[in-house]
Amino acid sequence: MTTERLTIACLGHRGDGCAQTADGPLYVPFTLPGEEVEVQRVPGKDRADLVQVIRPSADRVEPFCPHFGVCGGCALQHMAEPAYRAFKHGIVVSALADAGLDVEVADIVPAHGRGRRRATFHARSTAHDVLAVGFMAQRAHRVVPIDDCPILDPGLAGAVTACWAVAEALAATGKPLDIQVTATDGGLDVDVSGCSRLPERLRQTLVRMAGAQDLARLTLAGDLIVKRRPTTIAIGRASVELPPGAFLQATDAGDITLATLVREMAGKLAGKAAVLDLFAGVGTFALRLAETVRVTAVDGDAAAIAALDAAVRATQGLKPLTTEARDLFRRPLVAAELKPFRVVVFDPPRQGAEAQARRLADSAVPAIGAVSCNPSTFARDAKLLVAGGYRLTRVVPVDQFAWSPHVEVVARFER
Ligand SMILES: C[S@@+](CC[C@H](N)C(=O)[O-])C[C@H]1O[C@@H](n2cnc3c(N)ncnc32)[C@H](O)[C@@H]1O
Repeated sequence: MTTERLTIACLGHRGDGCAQTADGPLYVPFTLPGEEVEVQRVPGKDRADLVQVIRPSADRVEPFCPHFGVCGGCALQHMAEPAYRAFKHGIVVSALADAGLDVEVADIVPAHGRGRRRATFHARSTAHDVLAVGFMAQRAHRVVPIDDCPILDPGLAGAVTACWAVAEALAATGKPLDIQVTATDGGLDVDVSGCSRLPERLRQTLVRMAGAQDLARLTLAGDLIVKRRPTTIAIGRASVELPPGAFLQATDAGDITLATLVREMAGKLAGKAAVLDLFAGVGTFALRLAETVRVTAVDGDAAAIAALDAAVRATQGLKPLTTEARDLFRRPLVAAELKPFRVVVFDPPRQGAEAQARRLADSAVPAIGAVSCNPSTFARDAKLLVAGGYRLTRVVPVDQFAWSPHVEVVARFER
């Protein structure tokens, strides 16, 4: 094994340490700026594996999870809090600077709270038929088996055991499985993708397993296997019955923080006009906004919109909330459709909302609230709005994906 000694110069945007070498930048996971490290290069790649830290940074702390460094779920547990916050804040600052947007970025708001209320586990059988259930390894197509994950919400207690039971029940199929578990008011809601069209015998095995694991619901790629209790979550005053696999903010605290920031930005500006909530999902913002203002909510997921409609019908005292299921990439709302609204909120998936941002840039809407889980697509879309005459007046980073390199952004635009 040939190793080499390097000094880490900075952190890359995935949280990996980066050393400048004669061959260009070399990325070393789990290292920190200023550290002298011994590494082994990964052939043909611009990265290396850490062999040992020779001179640690003052910002190095002991990771709290025994799987850290192998499991790909967390990248930054080895970093002290102030440096960690500065790194995440810096991701947003540099994305905006790269897009040529000069704006002050507020301090990052921690939003991990009690932990992740949703997680996707993976199950794979090795060549020797040994089952592994856990998270994917760092940049490798290999599952790191786990028996516990300390960053999960207590509502996901039992989730790891349940995923092993799902994987064992389906081991005979030999299929790689992705198992999404969500903490709902009724308990664990589990959706399995990777295998479908099961023989009746295996479906019955799954039904028995769901009972033994006390699951609230078990679905296979959205197809119901068994429902034992309601799979609701509270959103403001409403209670929403989640469709299988529907989007949900990763933590309770993240959900509340993002919704509070959106309400602060949107509520006051709307006056008597309705707020338009684009990429509304099951109504994380729409249902809370509807406690004080009229809302129109649009999302491409018809099941999410149906769940939102049902929640509206079952909740007393909300202002009128209308919905539309619509693909906003292909059919963004155009200027004439945007005209009735004084405030538009948009919260797209990671790829951003380029088509909709172009239409918003052409509109006369006075205020826009943007929520994003990807600072670089956010910066791209923000640049379009600014080119259309909007001023970017507030940017708040939110940290619900603690110890990962992901950071959310909430922003306000005005004209
Ligand atoms: C980041 S989630 C936000 C959902 C919601 N605002 C929330 O906070 O729970 C993004 C949403 O975009 C929706 N979406 C994805 N692609 C879409 C498209 N092409 N058109 C409309 N909605 C889309 C998804 O269904 C999802 O609900």
